Amino acid sequence: MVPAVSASLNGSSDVTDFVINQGHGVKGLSETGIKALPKQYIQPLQERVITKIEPRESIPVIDMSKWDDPQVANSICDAAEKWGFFQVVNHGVPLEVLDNVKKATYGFFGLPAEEKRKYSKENSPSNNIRFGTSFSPQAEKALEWKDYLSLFYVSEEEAALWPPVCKDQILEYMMSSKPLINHLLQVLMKRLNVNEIDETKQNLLTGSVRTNINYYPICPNPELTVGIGRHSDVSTLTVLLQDSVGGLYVRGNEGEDSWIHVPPIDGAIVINIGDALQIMSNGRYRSVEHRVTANGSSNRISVPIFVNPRPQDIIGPLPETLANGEKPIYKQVLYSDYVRHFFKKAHDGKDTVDFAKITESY
Ligand SMILES: COc1cc(/C=C/C(=O)SCCNC(=O)CCNC(=O)[C@H](O)C(C)(C)COP(=O)(O)OP(=O)(O)OC[C@H]2O[C@@H](n3cnc4c(N)ncnc43)[C@H](O)[C@@H]2OP(=O)(O)O)ccc1O
Ligand SMILES: O=C(O)CCC(=O)C(=O)O
Ligand SMILES: [Fe+2]
Repeated sequence: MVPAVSASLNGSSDVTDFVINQGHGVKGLSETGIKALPKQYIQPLQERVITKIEPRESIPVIDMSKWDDPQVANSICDAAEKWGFFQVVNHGVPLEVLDNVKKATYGFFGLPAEEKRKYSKENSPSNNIRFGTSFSPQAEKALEWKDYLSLFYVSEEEAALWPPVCKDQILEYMMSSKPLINHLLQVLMKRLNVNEIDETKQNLLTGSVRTNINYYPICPNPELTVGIGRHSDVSTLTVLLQDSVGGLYVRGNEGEDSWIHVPPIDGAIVINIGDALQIMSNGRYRSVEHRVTANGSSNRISVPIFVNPRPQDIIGPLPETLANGEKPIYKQVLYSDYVRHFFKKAHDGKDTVDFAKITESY
Protein backbone atom coordinates (compact mmCIF):
# COMPACT_ATOMS: atom_id res chain seq x y z
CA MET A 1 0.00 0.00 0.00
CA VAL A 2 0.71 3.71 -0.46
CA PRO A 3 4.41 4.24 -1.29
CA ALA A 4 3.52 7.95 -1.53
CA VAL A 5 2.69 7.93 2.19
CA SER A 6 5.93 6.11 2.92
CA ALA A 7 7.92 8.72 0.94
CA SER A 8 6.23 11.57 2.79
CA LEU A 9 7.22 10.22 6.23
CA ASN A 10 10.48 12.10 6.32
CA GLY A 11 11.36 12.92 9.88
CA SER A 12 10.83 11.40 13.30
CA SER A 13 7.94 13.70 14.05
CA ASP A 14 6.14 12.64 10.83
CA VAL A 15 6.46 8.99 11.85
CA THR A 16 5.29 9.67 15.41
CA ASP A 17 2.34 11.68 14.13
CA PHE A 18 1.38 8.97 11.61
CA VAL A 19 1.76 6.06 14.06
CA ILE A 20 0.52 7.54 17.32
CA ASN A 21 -1.61 10.63 16.63
CA GLN A 22 -3.28 9.52 13.40
CA GLY A 23 -3.81 6.02 14.82
CA HIS A 24 -2.16 4.07 11.98
CA GLY A 25 0.03 2.21 14.48
CA VAL A 26 3.08 0.27 13.37
CA LYS A 27 0.69 -1.86 11.32
CA GLY A 28 -0.06 1.21 9.17
CA LEU A 29 3.64 2.00 8.95
CA SER A 30 4.47 -1.54 7.88
CA GLU A 31 1.76 -1.43 5.22
CA THR A 32 3.20 1.70 3.59
CA GLY A 33 5.93 -0.67 2.36
CA ILE A 34 8.55 1.19 4.39
CA LYS A 35 11.99 -0.26 3.58
CA ALA A 36 14.05 0.85 6.58
CA LEU A 37 13.21 0.91 10.25
CA PRO A 38 12.66 4.50 11.52
CA LYS A 39 15.37 5.40 13.98
CA GLN A 40 13.08 5.72 17.01
CA TYR A 41 12.50 1.93 16.83
CA ILE A 42 16.20 1.02 16.92
CA GLN A 43 16.83 -0.67 20.26
CA PRO A 44 20.17 -0.66 22.10
CA LEU A 45 22.28 -3.65 21.06
CA GLN A 46 21.89 -5.52 24.34
CA GLU A 47 18.08 -5.41 24.09
CA ARG A 48 17.77 -6.78 20.58
CA VAL A 49 20.25 -9.61 20.38
CA ILE A 50 19.13 -13.09 21.29
CA THR A 51 22.11 -15.39 21.32
CA LYS A 52 21.07 -18.52 19.50
CA ILE A 53 22.37 -21.09 21.98
CA GLU A 54 20.32 -24.29 21.84
CA PRO A 55 18.94 -24.58 25.37
CA ARG A 56 19.17 -28.02 26.93
CA GLU A 57 15.67 -27.81 28.34
CA SER A 58 12.34 -26.50 27.15
CA ILE A 59 9.25 -24.96 28.69
CA PRO A 60 6.99 -27.80 29.97
CA VAL A 61 3.88 -28.78 28.03
CA ILE A 62 1.23 -30.13 30.42
CA ASP A 63 -1.67 -32.29 29.29
CA MET A 64 -4.66 -31.24 31.39
CA SER A 65 -7.05 -33.98 30.24
CA LYS A 66 -6.84 -35.69 33.65
CA TRP A 67 -6.72 -32.48 35.59
CA ASP A 68 -7.61 -34.02 38.96
CA ASP A 69 -4.58 -36.29 38.75
CA PRO A 70 -2.04 -35.35 41.49
CA GLN A 71 0.77 -35.79 38.94
CA VAL A 72 -0.75 -33.05 36.79
CA ALA A 73 -0.97 -30.82 39.86
CA ASN A 74 2.69 -31.53 40.64
CA SER A 75 3.76 -30.69 37.08
CA ILE A 76 1.90 -27.36 37.28
CA CYS A 77 3.49 -26.37 40.60
CA ASP A 78 6.96 -27.59 39.56
CA ALA A 79 6.75 -25.58 36.32
CA ALA A 80 5.58 -22.48 38.22
CA GLU A 81 8.54 -22.80 40.59
CA LYS A 82 11.20 -23.62 38.04
CA TRP A 83 10.20 -21.80 34.85
CA GLY A 84 7.29 -19.49 35.67
CA PHE A 85 5.97 -20.53 32.24
CA PHE A 86 4.28 -23.62 30.84
CA GLN A 87 1.93 -24.57 28.03
CA VAL A 88 -1.31 -26.47 28.55
CA VAL A 89 -3.12 -28.75 26.10
CA ASN A 90 -6.53 -30.39 26.54
CA HIS A 91 -7.29 -27.45 28.82
CA GLY A 92 -11.06 -27.35 28.33
CA VAL A 93 -11.22 -24.01 26.48
CA PRO A 94 -13.00 -24.88 23.22
CA LEU A 95 -10.69 -24.61 20.21
CA GLU A 96 -13.43 -22.79 18.31
CA VAL A 97 -13.37 -20.04 20.96
CA LEU A 98 -9.60 -19.67 20.43
CA ASP A 99 -10.01 -19.51 16.65
CA ASN A 100 -12.79 -16.96 16.95
CA VAL A 101 -10.74 -14.65 19.16
CA LYS A 102 -7.79 -14.83 16.74
CA LYS A 103 -10.06 -13.89 13.83
CA ALA A 104 -11.61 -11.08 15.87
CA THR A 105 -8.11 -9.75 16.64
CA TYR A 106 -7.41 -9.54 12.91
CA GLY A 107 -10.85 -7.94 12.55
CA PHE A 108 -10.01 -5.14 14.98
CA PHE A 109 -6.54 -4.36 13.62
CA GLY A 110 -7.91 -4.53 10.06
CA LEU A 111 -10.21 -1.56 10.78
CA PRO A 112 -9.29 1.79 9.19
CA ALA A 113 -7.10 4.03 11.35
CA GLU A 114 -9.96 6.48 11.98
CA GLU A 115 -11.99 3.65 13.56
CA LYS A 116 -9.14 2.37 15.77
CA ARG A 117 -8.28 5.93 16.78
CA LYS A 118 -11.71 6.17 18.46
CA TYR A 119 -10.22 3.96 21.21
CA SER A 120 -6.95 5.85 21.73
CA LYS A 121 -6.32 7.30 25.19
CA GLU A 122 -7.47 10.76 24.04
CA ASN A 123 -10.68 9.62 22.31
CA SER A 124 -11.74 6.43 24.05
CA PRO A 125 -15.27 6.28 25.48
CA SER A 126 -13.75 4.82 28.68
CA ASN A 127 -10.43 4.87 30.52
CA ASN A 128 -10.70 1.07 30.59
CA ILE A 129 -10.46 0.75 26.81
CA ARG A 130 -7.20 1.76 25.20
CA PHE A 131 -5.79 1.36 21.68
CA GLY A 132 -2.09 2.09 21.64
CA THR A 133 1.28 1.26 20.23
CA SER A 134 4.61 0.21 21.76
CA PHE A 135 4.43 0.00 25.60
CA SER A 136 4.76 3.42 27.12
CA PRO A 137 5.82 5.74 24.26
CA GLN A 138 6.28 8.80 26.54
CA ALA A 139 8.75 6.91 28.74
CA GLU A 140 10.64 4.87 26.14
CA LYS A 141 13.96 5.84 24.57
CA ALA A 142 13.31 3.30 21.82
CA LEU A 143 9.84 2.25 20.69
CA GLU A 144 8.60 -1.32 20.32
CA TRP A 145 7.15 -2.77 17.11
CA LYS A 146 3.68 -3.63 18.42
CA ASP A 147 0.14 -2.23 18.43
CA TYR A 148 -2.40 -3.25 21.06
CA LEU A 149 -5.94 -2.86 22.31
CA SER A 150 -6.26 -3.16 26.08
CA LEU A 151 -9.62 -3.91 27.71
CA PHE A 152 -10.02 -3.78 31.48
CA TYR A 153 -13.22 -5.67 32.31
CA VAL A 154 -15.52 -3.81 34.69
CA SER A 155 -19.03 -5.00 33.84
CA GLU A 156 -21.20 -6.31 31.00
CA GLU A 157 -22.64 -2.80 30.61
CA GLU A 158 -19.24 -1.23 30.20
CA ALA A 159 -18.14 -3.98 27.84
CA ALA A 160 -20.92 -2.77 25.54
CA LEU A 161 -18.47 0.06 24.72
CA TRP A 162 -15.77 -2.36 23.49
CA PRO A 163 -15.21 -2.40 19.70
CA PRO A 164 -18.14 -4.41 18.22
CA VAL A 165 -15.81 -6.25 15.83
CA CYS A 166 -14.12 -8.14 18.70
CA LYS A 167 -16.25 -7.65 21.83
CA ASP A 168 -18.24 -10.91 21.85
CA GLN A 169 -15.29 -13.09 20.91
CA ILE A 170 -13.06 -11.62 23.64
CA LEU A 171 -15.79 -11.94 26.26
CA GLU A 172 -16.36 -15.55 25.24
CA TYR A 173 -12.63 -16.30 25.48
CA MET A 174 -12.50 -14.70 28.94
CA MET A 175 -15.54 -16.58 30.22
CA SER A 176 -14.43 -19.93 28.75
CA SER A 177 -11.01 -19.59 30.38
CA LYS A 178 -12.43 -19.18 33.89
CA PRO A 179 -12.57 -22.90 34.86
CA LEU A 180 -8.96 -23.34 33.71
CA ILE A 181 -7.82 -20.26 35.64
CA ASN A 182 -9.63 -21.32 38.83
CA HIS A 183 -8.28 -24.83 38.60
CA LEU A 184 -4.68 -23.67 38.11
CA LEU A 185 -4.94 -21.30 41.06
CA GLN A 186 -6.51 -23.93 43.29
CA VAL A 187 -3.61 -26.29 42.53
CA LEU A 188 -0.96 -23.58 42.97
CA MET A 189 -2.49 -22.43 46.26
CA LYS A 190 -2.56 -25.96 47.66
CA ARG A 191 1.22 -26.19 47.46
CA LEU A 192 1.34 -22.97 49.49
CA ASN A 193 -0.85 -24.58 52.17
CA VAL A 194 -3.87 -22.55 51.14
CA ASN A 195 -6.49 -25.29 51.11
CA GLU A 196 -9.57 -23.16 50.72
CA ILE A 197 -9.97 -20.16 48.44
CA ASP A 198 -12.56 -18.02 50.24
CA GLU A 199 -14.06 -14.86 48.76
CA THR A 200 -11.26 -12.60 50.03
CA LYS A 201 -8.58 -14.84 48.49
CA GLN A 202 -10.57 -15.24 45.28
CA ASN A 203 -10.65 -11.44 44.91
CA LEU A 204 -6.98 -11.17 45.70
CA LEU A 205 -6.12 -13.73 43.05
CA THR A 206 -8.67 -13.06 40.32
CA GLY A 207 -10.52 -9.86 41.28
CA SER A 208 -9.74 -7.98 38.06
CA VAL A 209 -9.14 -9.06 34.49
CA ARG A 210 -7.49 -7.18 31.64
CA THR A 211 -7.39 -8.67 28.14
CA ASN A 212 -5.04 -7.27 25.52
CA ILE A 213 -4.95 -8.07 21.84
CA ASN A 214 -1.48 -7.58 20.36
CA TYR A 215 -0.51 -7.09 16.72
CA TYR A 216 3.13 -7.35 15.58
CA PRO A 217 3.28 -6.40 11.88
CA ILE A 218 6.01 -7.40 9.44
CA CYS A 219 9.07 -5.34 10.27
CA PRO A 220 11.60 -4.02 7.69
CA ASN A 221 14.65 -4.62 9.97
CA PRO A 222 13.52 -7.08 12.63
CA GLU A 223 17.07 -7.58 13.93
CA LEU A 224 17.25 -3.91 15.02
CA THR A 225 14.15 -3.80 17.19
CA VAL A 226 11.79 -5.84 19.40
CA GLY A 227 8.10 -6.71 19.40
CA ILE A 228 8.03 -6.42 23.20
CA GLY A 229 11.06 -5.74 25.37
CA ARG A 230 12.12 -7.70 28.45
CA HIS A 231 9.44 -7.59 31.12
CA SER A 232 7.50 -9.71 33.54
CA ASP A 233 3.73 -9.40 33.79
CA VAL A 234 2.27 -7.68 36.84
CA SER A 235 -0.65 -10.11 36.94
CA THR A 236 -1.39 -13.06 39.24
CA LEU A 237 -1.20 -15.23 36.19
CA THR A 238 -1.50 -14.69 32.46
CA VAL A 239 -3.34 -16.92 30.00
CA LEU A 240 -1.71 -16.28 26.64
CA LEU A 241 -2.95 -17.35 23.24
CA GLN A 242 -0.38 -17.07 20.46
CA ASP A 243 -0.73 -17.83 16.76
CA SER A 244 1.53 -20.14 14.75
CA VAL A 245 4.29 -17.60 13.93
CA GLY A 246 6.47 -17.83 17.06
CA GLY A 247 8.80 -15.24 18.59
CA LEU A 248 8.05 -15.40 22.32
CA TYR A 249 11.21 -16.02 24.37
CA VAL A 250 11.45 -16.70 28.11
CA ARG A 251 14.50 -16.14 30.30
CA GLY A 252 15.97 -19.59 31.01
CA ASN A 253 17.97 -20.94 33.92
CA GLU A 254 21.31 -21.29 32.13
CA GLY A 255 22.78 -17.82 32.66
CA GLU A 256 22.40 -14.28 31.32
CA ASP A 257 22.16 -15.23 27.65
CA SER A 258 19.71 -18.05 28.08
CA TRP A 259 16.47 -17.31 26.24
CA ILE A 260 14.12 -20.17 25.50
CA HIS A 261 11.65 -20.06 22.64
CA VAL A 262 8.03 -20.96 23.41
CA PRO A 263 7.14 -22.94 20.30
CA PRO A 264 3.60 -22.46 19.02
CA ILE A 265 1.55 -25.64 19.51
CA ASP A 266 -1.79 -25.87 17.76
CA GLY A 267 -4.59 -25.59 20.33
CA ALA A 268 -2.25 -24.94 23.29
CA ILE A 269 -2.42 -22.02 25.70
CA VAL A 270 0.66 -20.53 27.36
CA ILE A 271 0.40 -19.85 31.11
CA ASN A 272 2.78 -17.60 32.98
CA ILE A 273 3.07 -16.58 36.60
CA GLY A 274 2.95 -12.81 37.17
CA ASP A 275 4.58 -10.54 39.75
CA ALA A 276 1.50 -10.49 42.01
CA LEU A 277 1.73 -14.27 42.52
CA GLN A 278 5.50 -14.12 42.94
CA ILE A 279 4.90 -11.61 45.73
CA MET A 280 1.99 -13.53 47.30
CA SER A 281 4.01 -16.77 47.28
CA ASN A 282 7.00 -14.94 48.84
CA GLY A 283 9.09 -15.80 45.78
CA ARG A 284 8.26 -19.51 45.56
CA TYR A 285 6.46 -19.13 42.22
CA ARG A 286 8.48 -17.16 39.69
CA SER A 287 7.31 -14.36 37.44
CA VAL A 288 9.85 -14.71 34.68
CA GLU A 289 11.16 -12.19 32.18
CA HIS A 290 10.02 -12.64 28.61
CA ARG A 291 10.25 -10.78 25.32
CA VAL A 292 8.96 -10.96 21.77
CA THR A 293 11.10 -10.63 18.66
CA ALA A 294 10.02 -8.70 15.57
CA ASN A 295 9.49 -10.66 12.37
CA GLY A 296 10.55 -9.76 8.83
CA SER A 297 8.16 -11.99 6.92
CA SER A 298 4.96 -12.63 8.93
CA ASN A 299 2.47 -10.62 10.92
CA ARG A 300 1.89 -12.07 14.38
CA ILE A 301 -0.91 -11.74 16.93
CA SER A 302 -1.30 -12.77 20.57
CA VAL A 303 -4.08 -12.46 23.12
CA PRO A 304 -3.08 -12.36 26.80
CA ILE A 305 -5.69 -12.45 29.55
CA PHE A 306 -4.10 -10.86 32.62
CA VAL A 307 -5.77 -12.19 35.77
CA ASN A 308 -5.03 -9.81 38.63
CA PRO A 309 -5.88 -8.64 42.13
CA ARG A 310 -8.26 -5.67 42.20
CA PRO A 311 -6.66 -2.20 42.01
CA GLN A 312 -7.71 -1.49 45.63
CA ASP A 313 -6.22 -4.72 47.03
CA ILE A 314 -3.14 -4.74 49.23
CA ILE A 315 -0.81 -7.52 48.14
CA GLY A 316 2.05 -9.12 50.05
CA PRO A 317 3.21 -12.61 51.03
CA LEU A 318 0.19 -14.72 52.04
CA PRO A 319 0.18 -15.58 55.77
CA GLU A 320 0.14 -19.31 54.89
CA THR A 321 3.50 -18.97 53.10
CA LEU A 322 5.06 -17.48 56.23
CA ALA A 323 3.43 -19.84 58.75
CA ASN A 324 6.56 -21.96 59.06
CA GLY A 325 8.65 -18.96 60.07
CA GLU A 326 9.83 -18.04 56.56
CA LYS A 327 11.00 -14.43 56.40
CA PRO A 328 8.93 -12.16 54.11
CA ILE A 329 10.96 -10.80 51.18
CA TYR A 330 8.17 -8.53 49.95
CA LYS A 331 6.22 -5.84 51.76
CA GLN A 332 2.51 -5.05 51.53
CA VAL A 333 1.75 -2.77 48.56
CA LEU A 334 -1.39 -1.30 47.06
CA TYR A 335 -1.85 -3.18 43.82
CA SER A 336 -2.79 -0.11 41.73
CA ASP A 337 0.41 1.62 42.95
CA TYR A 338 2.37 -1.40 41.75
CA VAL A 339 0.68 -1.38 38.33
CA ARG A 340 1.08 2.41 37.92
CA HIS A 341 4.78 2.00 38.68
CA PHE A 342 4.99 -0.69 35.95
CA PHE A 343 3.21 1.42 33.31
CA LYS A 344 5.04 4.66 33.93
CA LYS A 345 8.47 3.44 32.84
CA ALA A 346 9.88 1.59 29.84
CA HIS A 347 10.21 -2.18 30.04
CA ASP A 348 13.14 -2.99 32.30
CA GLY A 349 13.03 -6.71 32.83
CA LYS A 350 12.54 -7.82 36.41
CA ASP A 351 13.21 -4.43 38.02
CA THR A 352 9.50 -3.70 38.62
CA VAL A 353 9.32 -6.20 41.45
CA ASP A 354 11.94 -4.22 43.42
CA PHE A 355 9.06 -1.81 44.11
CA ALA A 356 7.69 -4.42 46.53
CA LYS A 357 10.99 -5.78 47.91
CA ILE A 358 11.86 -5.34 51.54
CA THR A 359 15.23 -3.64 51.63
CA GLU A 360 17.49 -4.56 54.52
CA SER A 361 18.35 -1.63 56.76
CA TYR A 362 21.41 -1.80 58.95
C1 LIG B 1 0.79 -2.42 26.62
O1 LIG B 1 1.92 -3.25 26.52
C2 LIG B 1 2.13 -4.20 27.47
C3 LIG B 1 1.28 -4.48 28.52
C4 LIG B 1 1.64 -5.47 29.43
C5 LIG B 1 0.76 -5.73 30.53
C6 LIG B 1 1.02 -6.64 31.47
C7 LIG B 1 0.11 -6.88 32.56
O2 LIG B 1 0.37 -7.67 33.46
S1 LIG B 1 -1.39 -6.00 32.53
C8 LIG B 1 -2.23 -6.31 34.04
C9 LIG B 1 -2.23 -5.05 34.79
N1 LIG B 1 -3.17 -5.12 35.88
C10 LIG B 1 -4.28 -4.39 35.83
O3 LIG B 1 -4.54 -3.63 34.92
C11 LIG B 1 -5.21 -4.56 36.98
C12 LIG B 1 -5.19 -3.44 37.95
N2 LIG B 1 -5.50 -2.17 37.33
C13 LIG B 1 -5.25 -1.02 37.92
O4 LIG B 1 -4.72 -0.97 39.02
C14 LIG B 1 -5.67 0.24 37.19
O5 LIG B 1 -6.57 -0.09 36.18
C15 LIG B 1 -4.48 0.98 36.55
C16 LIG B 1 -3.76 0.11 35.53
C17 LIG B 1 -3.49 1.45 37.63
C18 LIG B 1 -5.00 2.20 35.81
O6 LIG B 1 -5.61 3.03 36.72
P1 LIG B 1 -6.51 4.26 36.26
O7 LIG B 1 -6.54 5.21 37.39
O8 LIG B 1 -7.81 3.76 35.75
O9 LIG B 1 -5.83 4.80 34.98
P2 LIG B 1 -4.78 5.89 34.67
O10 LIG B 1 -4.51 6.82 35.84
O11 LIG B 1 -5.28 6.50 33.43
O12 LIG B 1 -3.50 5.07 34.34
C19 LIG B 1 -2.29 5.36 34.94
C20 LIG B 1 -1.19 5.14 33.92
O13 LIG B 1 -1.10 3.74 33.64
C21 LIG B 1 -0.82 3.54 32.25
N3 LIG B 1 -1.85 2.73 31.65
C22 LIG B 1 -3.10 2.61 32.07
N4 LIG B 1 -3.73 1.68 31.35
C23 LIG B 1 -2.83 1.22 30.45
C24 LIG B 1 -2.86 0.24 29.44
N5 LIG B 1 -3.93 -0.47 29.22
N6 LIG B 1 -1.76 0.01 28.70
C25 LIG B 1 -0.63 0.71 28.90
N7 LIG B 1 -0.53 1.67 29.88
C26 LIG B 1 -1.63 1.89 30.62
C27 LIG B 1 -0.65 4.85 31.64
O14 LIG B 1 0.71 5.23 31.70
C28 LIG B 1 -1.44 5.75 32.54
O15 LIG B 1 -0.97 7.03 32.49
P3 LIG B 1 -1.49 8.01 31.31
O16 LIG B 1 -0.83 9.29 31.61
O17 LIG B 1 -1.06 7.42 30.00
O18 LIG B 1 -2.98 8.04 31.42
C29 LIG B 1 2.82 -6.17 29.26
C30 LIG B 1 3.66 -5.87 28.20
C31 LIG B 1 3.33 -4.89 27.32
O19 LIG B 1 4.18 -4.52 26.31
O1 LIG C 1 2.97 -11.85 22.32
C1 LIG C 1 3.37 -12.63 23.16
O2 LIG C 1 3.61 -13.81 22.91
C2 LIG C 1 3.64 -12.17 24.57
C3 LIG C 1 2.91 -10.92 24.94
C4 LIG C 1 3.26 -10.41 26.29
O3 LIG C 1 4.25 -10.79 26.88
C5 LIG C 1 2.39 -9.40 26.94
O4 LIG C 1 1.47 -8.87 26.30
O5 LIG C 1 2.60 -9.14 28.15
FE1 LIG D 1 4.09 -10.33 29.02
